[in-house]
Amino acid sequence: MKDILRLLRLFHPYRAWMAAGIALSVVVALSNVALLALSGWFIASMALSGLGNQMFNFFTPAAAIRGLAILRTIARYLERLVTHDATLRLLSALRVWFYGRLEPLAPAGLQSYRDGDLLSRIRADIDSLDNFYLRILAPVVSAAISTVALLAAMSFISMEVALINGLGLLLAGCALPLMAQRSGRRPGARLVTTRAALRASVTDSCRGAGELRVYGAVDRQGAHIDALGRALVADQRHLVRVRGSYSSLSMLAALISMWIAVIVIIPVIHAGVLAPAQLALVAFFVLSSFDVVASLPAAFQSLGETLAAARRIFEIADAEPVALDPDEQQPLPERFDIDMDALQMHYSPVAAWALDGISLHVPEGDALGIVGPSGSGKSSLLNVLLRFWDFQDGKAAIGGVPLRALTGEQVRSLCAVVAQQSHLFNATIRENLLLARPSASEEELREALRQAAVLDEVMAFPQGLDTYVGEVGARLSGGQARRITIARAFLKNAPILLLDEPTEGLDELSEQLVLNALKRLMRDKTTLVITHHPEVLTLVDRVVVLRAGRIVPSYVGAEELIAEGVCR
Ligand SMILES: Nc1ncnc2c1ncn2[C@@H]1O[C@H](COP(=O)(O)OP(=O)(O)OP(=O)(O)O)[C@@H](O)[C@H]1O
Repeated sequence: MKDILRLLRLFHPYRAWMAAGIALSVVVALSNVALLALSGWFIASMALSGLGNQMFNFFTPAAAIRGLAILRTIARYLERLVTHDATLRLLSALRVWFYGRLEPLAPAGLQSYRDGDLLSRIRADIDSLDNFYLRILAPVVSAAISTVALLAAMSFISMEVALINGLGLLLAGCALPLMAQRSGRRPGARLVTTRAALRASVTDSCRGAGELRVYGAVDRQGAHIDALGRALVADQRHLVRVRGSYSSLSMLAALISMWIAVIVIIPVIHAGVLAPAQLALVAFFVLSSFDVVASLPAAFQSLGETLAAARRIFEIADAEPVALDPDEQQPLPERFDIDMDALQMHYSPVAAWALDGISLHVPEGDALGIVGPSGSGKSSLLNVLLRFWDFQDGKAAIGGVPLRALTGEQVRSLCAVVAQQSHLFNATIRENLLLARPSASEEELREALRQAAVLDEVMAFPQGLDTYVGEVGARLSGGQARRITIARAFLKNAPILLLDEPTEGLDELSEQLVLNALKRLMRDKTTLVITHHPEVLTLVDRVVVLRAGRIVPSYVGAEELIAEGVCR
């Protein structure tokens, strides 16, 4: 119930569209019943007047039937238009809302979710929520309003028939849907999680296709995906079977109600209280009134799937970012020296300190090299500085302003990052560069590429700046991709530069090009460089060595670092 109320609150801005859609579907339902009942009565009256050789004014009912048919058609068209329009507006608003909640959680708050699972939440789970209005809320509210109106109308003709019709509608509109919901709850919820697992596995397998082939694990992974696919199909089949059974039962309830109504009305007609043609009116009225509740078993059955999807979305939407923004943000610092004092940080209360009492000072415009064995806390230091993760004890400041007094967005606006894993989007080189400065002119883009020593190579591509880089820059060489991320940092022109293994994985020639570009990029900037490469250390003013989250106190020369295996 809590989830339903929350969904309703999310849909609140679209209440006018939603109400209009429901009102139109009530018009469709009522005009449909009126059309069929009147048609039944009309045909029966014509037949009876023909048999009895009596005069019958057929103009008025014929015109009414035509009018109702036109009304039903137009209302049905408008209802489809309005309800689908409302649903599409809702879905796009929900997607933007969800992405808005997801983004501040990255990367710390999302590391426990698989990419495919997040994709499934953003796409399939949000899509499932269209059921809530289109297939659940609108049909249920419209059925309730239409049922009251129809029973009130029938009570003017026959109270007994209204009672029978009401009981039948209660069975088909409440009891059967509730039973359908119960049968569909478990497979519906399971379907959502299986669908997400399947998507996550397929994404993983595509990404790791090379490794799967090398290790001969393609068949095993295929069997795993096959098993998930079968489980998904089994649940879908179960749900379709349930839906089919309950809609047949609903039809049966309609037929039985109609026959009971006919049996009840015959003596009334015999007694002359009602005209004989009204038998057809009553029969058609009762039968067609069940159209109003026909979609409810399916609606209630999909409630399980919809609520499971909603819960998965709310789970992420309710998560708090790991590094909280301050209630009142400070103005940006005017200096860009970096200070840390006895800083301690861990990734979870049960984990060991990743940074254990770090104290350092990097004057504005200086470059600090950070070296240390794998797992010594180098990347954690950058994670703290970028406000991706919070620290538990000690102090950290930029230009004298405490890090925690600045929002994550403020801190990141001061930093440019070049890392081994810097992401290139599957877009053009131009679009990847514009990310750093959307207003950059063509000349500024070329200048950034020139500074990053990659302009000639980019211009040699047939599409130049408009060349697609492929998934994570797959169509570029490692060196080209790295220099494009450096060009992006040139464009951002942030006062603080964070470099994480900027030359890792490059051949000698590319490494030299990247080093030259970095030298230009680091000019006048406060820089922290993580590296295992002694050549990169030639760019820095000072080096600190980390070991098990602590700074090794004495200065260590490059030879010692190489001897210790910390540098290569
Ligand atoms: N996102 C994370 N969640 C939990 N623990 C983490 C996370 N990132 C790092 N750690 C842990 O924190 C410690 C320090 O890791 P960190 O990545 O900072 O080391 P590093 O010096 O950068 O290593 P490398 O040179 O291999 O990148 C390690 O014990 C690591 O397992």
